[in-house]
Amino acid sequence: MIQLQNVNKSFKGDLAIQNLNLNVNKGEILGLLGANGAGKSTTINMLLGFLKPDSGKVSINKIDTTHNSQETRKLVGYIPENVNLYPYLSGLENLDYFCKLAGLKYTKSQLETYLTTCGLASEAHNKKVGGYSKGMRQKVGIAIAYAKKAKVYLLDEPASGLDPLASNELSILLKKLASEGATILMASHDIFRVREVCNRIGILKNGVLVKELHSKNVSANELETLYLQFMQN
Ligand SMILES: Nc1ncnc2c1ncn2[C@@H]1O[C@H](COP(=O)(O)OP(=O)(O)OP(=O)(O)O)[C@@H](O)[C@H]1O
Repeated sequence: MIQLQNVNKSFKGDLAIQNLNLNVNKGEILGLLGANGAGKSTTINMLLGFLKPDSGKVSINKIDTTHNSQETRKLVGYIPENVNLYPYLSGLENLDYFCKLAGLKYTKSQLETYLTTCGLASEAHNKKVGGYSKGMRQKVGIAIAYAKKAKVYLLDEPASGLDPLASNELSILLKKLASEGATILMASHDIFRVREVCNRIGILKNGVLVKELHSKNVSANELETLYLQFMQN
């Protein structure tokens, strides 16, 4: 579903991504680990069609994101670290607004079901988003993607700044989406959360994918040791 083939990207002559090959299949969650500046956001921005690769191919559902970004964006739900919502509108009103922008009209009860499915407690549905926690805003962000029937979820540092309970709820939600057939790529610094939620893990260093592994084949301690080794060498 997500495919990067021999992708290179540089900024003013500095290579940010080097010969990156990556696949994420339907129902899979891939975690991209890497230090600051490793190229995680650049990868996501190419998948969103906001950045064009210098060479190679980036595609979603076999559609090139460089030349058909409007088409591929319809398949994608993008959840940035801080989900931007209208603070003076409630969670329900935000969801309604973003769905309408996408040409989707749902009944109040359908909207409530989307929010509840994405873990937002019903008492919060009609409260203004300005008073929401980061985790609650994230749930609304995911509900927007879910209501838009996103096939692919791209998450940039989703667990950063969440308390353990909110982070655990996020893991459960992502696993549920994947079990329903969503394809998920999440960029993160959180080794333990990535191992817990993702099927596969890729380690990026200076734009190079230095390691790819299956979570089930590595313990949390082994992953940490491996990650630190790569970062130090
Ligand atoms: N718009 C840009 N203009 C110039 N350089 C950029 C731009 N975007 C990214 N870079 C550079 O590309 C490299 C990869 O950055 P990127 O933001 O993808 O890393 P990251 O892994 O997401 O880091 P972080 O964990 O800090 O978010 C870095 O060297 C960064 O300075």
